[in-house]
Amino acid sequence: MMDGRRHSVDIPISRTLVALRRVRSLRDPSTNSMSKFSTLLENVNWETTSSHELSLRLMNDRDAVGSSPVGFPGFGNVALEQHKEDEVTDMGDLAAYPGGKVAEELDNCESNPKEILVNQPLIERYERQMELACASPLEDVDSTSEPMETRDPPASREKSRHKYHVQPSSLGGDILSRVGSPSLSMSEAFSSRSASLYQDEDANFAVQSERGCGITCCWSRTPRLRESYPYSSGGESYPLLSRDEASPHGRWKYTSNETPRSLSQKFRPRSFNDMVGQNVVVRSLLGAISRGRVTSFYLFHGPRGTGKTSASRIFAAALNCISLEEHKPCGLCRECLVFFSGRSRDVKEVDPTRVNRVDRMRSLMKSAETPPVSSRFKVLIVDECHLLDEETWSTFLNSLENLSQHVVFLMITPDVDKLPRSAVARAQRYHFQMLKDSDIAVRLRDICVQERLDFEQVALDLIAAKSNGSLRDAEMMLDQLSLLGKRITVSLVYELIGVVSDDEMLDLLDLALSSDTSNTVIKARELMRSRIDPTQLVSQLANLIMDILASKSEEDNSEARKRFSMRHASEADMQRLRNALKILSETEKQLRMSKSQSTWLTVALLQLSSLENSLGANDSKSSCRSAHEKGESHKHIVPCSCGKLHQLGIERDWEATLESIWDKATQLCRSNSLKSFLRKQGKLSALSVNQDLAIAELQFHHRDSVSKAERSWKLIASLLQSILGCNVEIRINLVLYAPTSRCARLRKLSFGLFNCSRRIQQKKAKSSLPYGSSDSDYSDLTSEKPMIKDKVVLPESCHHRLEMVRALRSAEGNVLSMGTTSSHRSLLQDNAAPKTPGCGTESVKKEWESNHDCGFSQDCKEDQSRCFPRKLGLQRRSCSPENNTRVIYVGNKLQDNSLQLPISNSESAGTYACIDGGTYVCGSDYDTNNSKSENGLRDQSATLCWRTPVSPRRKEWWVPHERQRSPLVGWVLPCGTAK
Ligand SMILES: Nc1ncnc2c1ncn2[C@@H]1O[C@H](COP(=O)(O)OP(=O)(O)OP(=O)(O)O)[C@@H](O)[C@H]1O
Ligand SMILES: [Zn+2]
Repeated sequence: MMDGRRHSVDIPISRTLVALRRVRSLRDPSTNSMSKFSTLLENVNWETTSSHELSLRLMNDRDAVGSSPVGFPGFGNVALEQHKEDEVTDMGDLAAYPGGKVAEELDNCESNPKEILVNQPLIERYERQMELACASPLEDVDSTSEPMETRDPPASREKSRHKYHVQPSSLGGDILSRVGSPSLSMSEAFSSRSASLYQDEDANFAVQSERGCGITCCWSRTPRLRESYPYSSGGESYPLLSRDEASPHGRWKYTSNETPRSLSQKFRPRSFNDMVGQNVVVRSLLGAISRGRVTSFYLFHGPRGTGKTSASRIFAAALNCISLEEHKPCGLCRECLVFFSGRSRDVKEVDPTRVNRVDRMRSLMKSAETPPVSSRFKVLIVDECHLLDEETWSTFLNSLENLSQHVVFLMITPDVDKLPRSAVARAQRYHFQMLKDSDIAVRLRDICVQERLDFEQVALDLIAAKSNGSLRDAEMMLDQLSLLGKRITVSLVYELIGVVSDDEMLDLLDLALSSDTSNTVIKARELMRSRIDPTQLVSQLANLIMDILASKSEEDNSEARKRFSMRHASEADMQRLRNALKILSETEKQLRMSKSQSTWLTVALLQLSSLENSLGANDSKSSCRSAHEKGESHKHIVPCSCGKLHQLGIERDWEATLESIWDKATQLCRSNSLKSFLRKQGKLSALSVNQDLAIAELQFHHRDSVSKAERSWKLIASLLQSILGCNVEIRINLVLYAPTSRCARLRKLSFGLFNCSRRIQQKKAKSSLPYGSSDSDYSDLTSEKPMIKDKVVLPESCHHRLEMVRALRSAEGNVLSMGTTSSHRSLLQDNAAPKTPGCGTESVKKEWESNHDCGFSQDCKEDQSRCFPRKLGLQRRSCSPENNTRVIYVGNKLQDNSLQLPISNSESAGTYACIDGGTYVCGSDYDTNNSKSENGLRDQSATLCWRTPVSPRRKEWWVPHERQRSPLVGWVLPCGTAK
């Protein structure tokens, strides 16, 4: 290929580049046009010397080449080689190659070696072509992950590359020529490596390494330059830097030779001085360089957008910077120039997905051993290194020991926990912390000033506060806002980034905490309708609460915050806020799975107040603790806001008070038998009182007692209602005593069996007297109490999930979660005992129906161990015509007209809802999809409804080995009957 027909034209390429880049950097930043500088450009001349050196000269005296207009040291000459044998075809192809025109014209100019005028249209055209061709500079992380294939040059480019070779000038001291030379050691160093690592790119690479660095490539990053980096994400061509004399810190002025795509690209730090908020890291890295204590393996980790990638590049440049200045990288020395123009052969960015194979990593390590082309260090940057497999890591670590002194690996990850411990242990770790809001705000301000954006400082503060310590996030927000072309104001920020102002959030929280149900709902809806999605609202609310909890005493709170703090200043309020955080965190999880997010969010907001008391405020904390110590988990009383319970003095001695309430309530019972039953067998074990609702937990020690109590639940609720003066929800629990396996001590087993609200309406109550109560019993107790809708009204038959959803929606609140247990169906089927008498066959089913207690009571003669409902700890609701309930099955499904599975596959089976702290399982006993198979059972079907006293943790329900201690132990009265 290299024959005698090759012509070489030596040009002082460095000057050429400098001048051209300078021209490019002189774009008007606001218009990105170079019109302002056209005159200057017109004065740019290419010259050839008698020895065929081609040089570029600015005709303006001040900028004459000899005086190195931008202050770069004079670099040597580079030979521009031209393969004449390719000339004809190449010329034809050049037009298709970005930048080809320039090359073409340069080529033409060669025929007139006296002077080449580089005119503005030519440069502009070239630039436009280059911008299209090099759409994404390496500066951006995104571009680094761009697959190599996408950067492959078109065929026409391939040809054009044959056209020019830059060779070192004969002057030994010409530093740039050494670096820029294509056919220097660089090609030898990397071609073989490339072949092993990127087999599919072998051909390209082999050719490229022959080709060297053409002049077009040197002007700006051309695709070819990128491709010639076997590991690099591309030839990121940092713009040349020039000192910003005006800057007090002597920062590097951005002099990009291309249009950055975003503010974060444009303002990517180019020197350690530009790094924001990572002072410790920066000082330590600089110290390592100045003391010459550079190790071979660095690990940069920390949250995203905090400067890891930028710092790694700066560090790489600093490692090789040959300036004597203390502050590195200087941006001026040969190495810096080469690096920042993207032509460094010794600093490479490795795509972790490409080397994520043992053999490739081995090749990489082997090739790393070859000495650097021109620099002191060969630096390999592996961003997102957590993508490497364990084996790849071990290959890396094995070779690490033997690496020579000149190799430095910079690994970057946002998640250090994903790396093997052995790797982390052997690295010099640098943690990039989240940036402070104030640092971010200052940087944003800088950017606004430089970009001449009109802004409110508070708006920038707000952006900083909403960016989670990530400067990139902040810059991106600013970027978006700047596109609006308006003054950047707080309201614009709120609007654009979909957050609600703190003031509004505080309003919402205030309403929610004050149990102002309707206004809470209205406010939440208003916010969600207009601006914010529920998940965002939840997280914003949680953040706000955390702020309130954290900065209670801080002075810089806003007025609204202060007002809020004044209203909610007590320790009980703080406790309530902490509880609110818990609820919100649960809600967030729930929202991720839910389609009706706004509904669940509203429900959660309502919980903030309704749960506040049941979770226990400060007053009852100690009593709670002692109750826990006694093994009685749910004893707490929170004084009612209306003060009634205060009158009873229950906060003093809650146990005595509970007794007293129970005593007074039972006193009111006119039926002596019921009175004595309740007094002897029952106990009020816990009481939580909210503003208008008391939740009373009753405790019985025998199943029969529970059944009896359930039958009288309305009456009991009424009794308590009269004493407490508010609506009452009762929960009937079965507390058994069972010996523990390890010692003979009695252990309490507590099962929640019954849960239903009682809101009394006098007239109606009279017409539907509770079982076992007399008219007079009841009438005494139902005075003027307001009628409130039952909290949860389930239809008698929840055949469809939809029905259930509807029913739950109509409930006033406290629905925490809902879903289907579809994922457990197979498990259920596998573990079901279809042939088990009692729940397996049609005939037994009939028998079962006819016997109220068959299957699940203590007297059950069936093989209980195989009975699936029993295994689950479920109890069948017995048929009791008196209170209009019907037989309930465990989601039986008819398949082929026979009852095969205790738990059905039908949609309704396994539908659950978590209501007010308990979980309900609902299902139906026939196949909704198969009307034929109903076999008359439709009429007999009823809502299945079980409750577990805990919130839904499906595993706990269904996983076999946990089933034995499943908390799903009881059934509840279908609330639909609670009319
Ligand atoms: N500490 C910082 N100082 C200055 N600019 C920063 C800093 N951190 C982030 N930036 C800005 O954010 C952009 C992205 O930064 P960079 O890629 O270095 O972050 P990163 O931590 O590597 O993020 P990721 O983990 O997502 O790759 C930069 O272009 C820069 O504009
Ligand atoms: Zn330097």
